[in-house]
Amino acid sequence: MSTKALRLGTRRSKLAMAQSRQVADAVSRVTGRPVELVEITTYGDVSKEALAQIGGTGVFVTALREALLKGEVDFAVHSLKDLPTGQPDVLALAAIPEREDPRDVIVARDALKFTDLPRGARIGTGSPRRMAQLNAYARAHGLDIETVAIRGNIDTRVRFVRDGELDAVVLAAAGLTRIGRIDEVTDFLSVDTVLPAPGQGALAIECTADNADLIAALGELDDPFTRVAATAERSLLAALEAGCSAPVGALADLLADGQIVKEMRLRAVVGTTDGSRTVQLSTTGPVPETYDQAMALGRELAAEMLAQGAAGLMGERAQ
Ligand SMILES: NCc1[nH]cc(CCC(=O)O)c1CC(=O)O
Repeated sequence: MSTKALRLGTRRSKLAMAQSRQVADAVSRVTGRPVELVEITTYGDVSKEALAQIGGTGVFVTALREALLKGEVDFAVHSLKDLPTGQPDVLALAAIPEREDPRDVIVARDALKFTDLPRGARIGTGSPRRMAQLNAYARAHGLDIETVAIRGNIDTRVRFVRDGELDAVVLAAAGLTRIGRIDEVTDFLSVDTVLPAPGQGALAIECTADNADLIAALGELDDPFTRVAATAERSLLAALEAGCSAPVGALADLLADGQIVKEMRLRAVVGTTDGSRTVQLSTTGPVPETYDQAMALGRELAAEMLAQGAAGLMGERAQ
């Protein structure tokens, strides 16, 4: 294979740059080729609107894909949770590397834990999924919290707490780890309380579908279990006809008996942002042996959720 530098298209945010650099190093290792970063501005980075109101999916992704299709870059790295379901034929998801901690976390003032927040505490998040689950938990456990819609990059969101405007903000553990700020977390939210976004904590490495050599090379970074789990989670999301800003949480994980992996469990939740109504279901079965089986698992759980009224709950996300 050529020894020419590979061009990696990346957004300019601190998180995107951090994860692109990490993947660039890994790709250099497996291909023996240098990787250069090419910065690209996306609509999701410049818009001041609330993310949920931009509508459509994939605001962070489209400009990178355009650069791939124009041949301006050779591959791109996305946060898998920001990647719309329904892979375009012209693009290949060449690798889904091993996932980081998928949990959501709280960064709160005074080192507070979520359940120790005082009455009337204001928690910032722009995510209807996080609002729905935090409010549902608060209702069930008599916590008096107010979720406040915010957006902005990780630094901006943490600053709301540092400046005293909010008592806490909710973020993904993976993002904080990647930018080196995981030590600022005051509470890791159990996935029994808040299920992450489908694919949260995982990255997606994409290139054009016609580049077989590159697909094979990038494929060395793929983690088959992360891909199976994410495939089930994303298939559920697609079957619910929901996007990355919908109030849908999902997580597939392995159930092991000692060292022996026995089964895969897929858990999912849909809810109104005020937490007054949720549909939460789980299914456990043999670890899928093919991606088609993983997709079927996601579709089946989605069908059960729809039968229990999930669609009606997602419709209320605009409020
Ligand atoms: N919503 C934006 C976004 N997209 C990916 C991550 C980082 C976590 C990940 O890669 O899954 C974040 C930040 C966050 O949710 O706190």
